[in-house]
Amino acid sequence: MSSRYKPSAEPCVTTFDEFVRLADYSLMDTLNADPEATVDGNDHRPRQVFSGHFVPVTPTPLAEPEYVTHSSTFFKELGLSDELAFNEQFRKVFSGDMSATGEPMRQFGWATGYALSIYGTEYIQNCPFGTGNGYGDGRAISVFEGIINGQRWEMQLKGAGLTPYGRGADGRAVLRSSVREFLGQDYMQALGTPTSRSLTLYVSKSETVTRPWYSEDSHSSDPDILVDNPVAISTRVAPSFLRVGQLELFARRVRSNAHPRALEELRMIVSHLIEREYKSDINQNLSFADQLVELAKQFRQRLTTLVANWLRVGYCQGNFNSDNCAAGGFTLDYGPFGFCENFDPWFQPWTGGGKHFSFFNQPMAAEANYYMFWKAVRPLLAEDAEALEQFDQVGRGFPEAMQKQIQKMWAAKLGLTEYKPKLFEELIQLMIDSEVDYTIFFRELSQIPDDVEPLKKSFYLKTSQQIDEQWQSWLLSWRNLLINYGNLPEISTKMKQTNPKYTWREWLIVPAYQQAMEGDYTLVKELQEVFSHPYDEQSQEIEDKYYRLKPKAFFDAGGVSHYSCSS
Ligand SMILES: Nc1ncnc2c1ncn2[C@@H]1O[C@H](COP(=O)(O)OP(=O)(O)OP(=O)(O)O)[C@@H](O)[C@H]1O
Ligand SMILES: [Mg+2]
Repeated sequence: MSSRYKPSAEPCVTTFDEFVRLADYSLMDTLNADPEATVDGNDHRPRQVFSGHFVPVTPTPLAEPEYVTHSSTFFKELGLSDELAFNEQFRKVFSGDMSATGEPMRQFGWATGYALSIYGTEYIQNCPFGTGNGYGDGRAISVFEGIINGQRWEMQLKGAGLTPYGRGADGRAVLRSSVREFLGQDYMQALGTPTSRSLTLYVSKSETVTRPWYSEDSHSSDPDILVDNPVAISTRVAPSFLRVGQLELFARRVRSNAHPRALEELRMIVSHLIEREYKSDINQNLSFADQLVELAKQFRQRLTTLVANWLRVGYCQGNFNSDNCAAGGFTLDYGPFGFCENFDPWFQPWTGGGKHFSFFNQPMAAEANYYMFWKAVRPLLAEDAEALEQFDQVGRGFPEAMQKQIQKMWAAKLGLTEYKPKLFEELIQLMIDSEVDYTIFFRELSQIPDDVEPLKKSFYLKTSQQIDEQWQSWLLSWRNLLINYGNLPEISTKMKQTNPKYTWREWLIVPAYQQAMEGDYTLVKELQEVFSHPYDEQSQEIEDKYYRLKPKAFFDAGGVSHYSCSS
């Protein structure tokens, strides 16, 4: 997304009325609303939604909302002035009260249904009705679609109260998870990894919900206490929030002949996906079948690049199901995510995520999600054998395309123009043997040292003389390759643009959300600032605080090293 969108230079929207006038629902209106929906969006009880692409629903306003923060960077890109975040009507809308809006913006939002596949296996038990018709946005409600600086954006509140897809939960998000999502999303953008974007964050001064969590110094795997948390609404923004799981829902209905318009609704949602996410990359003059072949290629390209970027920056999504996989190919759902500190290829902060969603397994998880996408779109090609064959071929090529992107990424991390398998495998083994800090290691390596000593700053283990010798010989082979490529200072500069200096360290995030729960947002703002320039050298004070190995006390700490619940 970042590369396709040209940000604005000057803020031009300063009043709420100007903002409202940017609303444009012309694309959403080409889709089908649930025919059983209420006209006023008063639709907050769990129920089955049998057809249609969205359900109009009003958010539930936060009681006594207070401003926590907004993304100044993104406001600037959108051409919104910072004042707007403090505007009374704007604050109302983005804390869930749509009564303040006026035409062309509507006074209700919308939620969408989707299906779930975990690692390529279809699930329906997660729907309380056992049919799949009650699963979807249980607490996310979109409130705005409009064109800003030539780009269509959708704005979605998370934690905005119940929808028909609430499944017996409360529709809320707590401040802890909202701070994490807001900061994580902004940070990913600054890392140059495609992502949904953070807009605003508001908290309730009086409403709380109870969630299982970890007591202080707990080393338990599962939460051991119940905690009252303030509820919050964060707003995220993307060209669309279409997920692979959404396409699957409509394809499942086609397969089971759920209703007479099922195939047409599938066609509509896929063509909507092209319009919303791939318009600039797919020639609209092609036949629909050929557009689908292009869609398969483009999505493959985006998804493989995305996952290669995740590996580059040490990110583990944690729960990369098809319903957490944006069909536009960007990062979505900052729930049980984490960033790898002490290097472990199978790093996984979410206790429910298992090995299959772990750090180095993400390419496999992506392949499973891509397969579900492929399977969902395929029925639309039934009548064009030639296009179907091409479409299938693109699908079969996923593992190879993924591998290419990953190799390109590892080469770039090492300052090489070409992937060297033996060199890479030896490096990974040494990284494991020395238990390196993923970020500090690659950043120190970017200085292109000729000796292992400076790298030791990133080691969690004290290494033996034998390991040190292996490092020396590895460094020698690597440096010889680099010298053949050219100028070391130039390579070093490039490596520093690939290997960030500042990473997400959960033990430095915890104090920020804890402080925020007391009404003090200083640390949230400080993190926003640090995370907005992750590749830059920052002040000595920031370096001393944030460019640090994880302290021993936080290894295996519940809520820091691992978490079972993210909401
Ligand atoms: N507190 C809640 N109330 C209602 N529904 C919820 C709640 N928490 C999660 N859900 C729903 O359960 C499903 C799975 O949850 P998951 O944690 O993947 O999503 P999420 O973090 O809410 O959302 P998203 O994928 O929109 O970022 C989602 O459809 C979500 O809307
Ligand atoms: Mg989700």
